[in-house]
Amino acid sequence: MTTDGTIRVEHLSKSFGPVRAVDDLSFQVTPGRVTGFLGPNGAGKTTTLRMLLGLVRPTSGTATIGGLTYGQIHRPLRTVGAALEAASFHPGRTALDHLRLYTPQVGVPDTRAGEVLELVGLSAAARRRVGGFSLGMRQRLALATTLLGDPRVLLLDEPANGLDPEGIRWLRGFLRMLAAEGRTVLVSSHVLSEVEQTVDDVVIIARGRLAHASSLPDLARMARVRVRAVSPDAAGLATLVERASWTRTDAGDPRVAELWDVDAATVGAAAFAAGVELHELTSRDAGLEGLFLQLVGAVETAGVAA
Ligand SMILES: Nc1ncnc2c1ncn2[C@@H]1O[C@H](COP(=O)(O)OP(=O)(O)OP(=O)(O)O)[C@@H](O)[C@H]1O
Repeated sequence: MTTDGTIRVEHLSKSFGPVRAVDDLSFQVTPGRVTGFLGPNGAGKTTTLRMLLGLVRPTSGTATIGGLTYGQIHRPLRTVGAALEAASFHPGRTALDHLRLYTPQVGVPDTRAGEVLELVGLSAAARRRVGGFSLGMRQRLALATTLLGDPRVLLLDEPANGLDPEGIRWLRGFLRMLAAEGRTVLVSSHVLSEVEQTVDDVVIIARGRLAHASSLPDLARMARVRVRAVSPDAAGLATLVERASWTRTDAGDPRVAELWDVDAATVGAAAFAAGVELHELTSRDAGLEGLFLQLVGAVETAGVAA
């Protein structure tokens, strides 16, 4: 049995021939919270989820749930519910029939099918054929399927994809409820804005590498101010930043300091006091989505340089 639903990805890598889909990736996902697993198309999200589910063998590193690999988990379908990519449904089957296909596999009674339909608000459509379902209804049915085993860990690949605003609102409330019950909820998306009102934590990846991991409030704080200071005195600038313990991201040039948690006036005053010459001092609010793109861009640029 797993003792908890903590997901741990440690130095995980996966190469498909020359393509390094996941590259020395490490992060942790905590129970009781909704975590957004974010990155542009091709960043390696699905490959990471597939390694967590034992569907793809890591080239190196580990991906565990409650300290165990998927293959080591006793009755994994009762521990982990996963919906990867667009689920395919037989159009002629009813929602109830679809779920009853899985109940023996998961090891739950047939009555569980009706329960999960009720949970996702599809009871009224239980006996309707899936062929006539809207995309939103299909997403709910996919979610219902992941819940059959009452799992403590949910891995959902792009669950908001194709949902209308009402569907997204519903999904938000539902995922929050599942996390409030103590479950670990990992939701992938290629756009931060789609999940920013849903998630507590974010794990951002690009080119298979970690770009950023923190709580959403910490990310939001980083987005609020970004100060760019340019000085001909790289060493003086570095000392200034170190002394003040400001967060500096690599701008690719030691004469340029990009700082996240300080305003321009404070940097200007400190530089003046320390006698560090500044040639430029600008600040702007990057916004969450802007920051997301910047964090991703920083990894992608580093990849090109490497
Ligand atoms: N089975 C495979 N064989 C070869 N290359 C693969 C395979 N699976 C994934 N890749 C490659 O690995 C990289 C990461 O793909 P992955 O699907 O994990 O990214 P993603 O972040 O989930 O992207 P998306 O949002 O588009 O689904 C891509 O370059 C992809 O082409």
